[in-house]
Amino acid sequence: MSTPYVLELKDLRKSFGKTEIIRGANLAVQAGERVAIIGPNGAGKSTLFNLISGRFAPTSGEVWLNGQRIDGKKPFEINRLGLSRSFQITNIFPKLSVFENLRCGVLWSLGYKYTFFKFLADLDDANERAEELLEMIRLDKKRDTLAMNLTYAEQRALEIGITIAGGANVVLLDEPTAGMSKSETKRFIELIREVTVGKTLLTVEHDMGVVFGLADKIAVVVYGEVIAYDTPEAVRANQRVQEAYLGSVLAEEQAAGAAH
Ligand SMILES: Nc1ncnc2c1ncn2[C@@H]1O[C@H](COP(=O)(O)OP(=O)(O)OP(=O)(O)O)[C@@H](O)[C@H]1O
Repeated sequence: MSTPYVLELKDLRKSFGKTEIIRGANLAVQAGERVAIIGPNGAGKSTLFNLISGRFAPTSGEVWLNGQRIDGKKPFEINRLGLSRSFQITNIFPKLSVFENLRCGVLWSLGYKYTFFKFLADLDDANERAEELLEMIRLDKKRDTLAMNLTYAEQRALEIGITIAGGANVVLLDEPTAGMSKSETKRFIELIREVTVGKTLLTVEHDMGVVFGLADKIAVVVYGEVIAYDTPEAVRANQRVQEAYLGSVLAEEQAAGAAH
């Protein structure tokens, strides 16, 4: 049966060998929601991302994207159906300029192969889209800078530009602000908000500042299950979440804050 949600996980399970890591996860995400997936180390957050993006096939259960069942499909097929996952920085081409990296992202999403590189200059539509992305990620002044010469935060912005290049309506970002300073993080949250307007966003995130700054909804994953999926306020107040995870995390953050 189809689903009214943009993304839905139904009784999703994944075992590695004899160990069940994802134990019947359910999640129903509506169009345009910004969702942060949080939970203790080893709870299965990355595995969930890998199941959604097609890196792993589930052992059982279903994943629905834009009304189609995608569990078991290949990552590139899922990408074509409207889901894009942030590539890690290693997938940026260091010796290409910012603009060329974005143009590769656009062309990749159109189904071109990099071997046709010499024809790229003729492809006006890809060029236009790449220029548009350049402004969106605020790197227009770095248009012709080689990616390897960007700052770390700029590289992460480029990575997001490449991720959204194809116009996917569902975007998965893995710890988008990891490794950034406080002020960079603040600016970056703004940037993510801007470039994902009208899209559905899922992030895996450890930094509670980012979670509460960015998310409309929080999915709490504990021991391979989504134990709560609600607004930040409701999740904060949820007794089960407090006991299983958030109580200790917030206490730690408060203690760290008091120590500074
Ligand atoms: N390919 C794999 N083969 C075997 N076990 C795996 C594999 N991938 C993940 N696991 C195990 O699954 C469990 C969940 O890992 P996962 O990385 O999904 O957790 P996480 O919630 O993202 O953790 P963290 O917050 O520490 O990144 C861990 O015990 C991990 O060792």
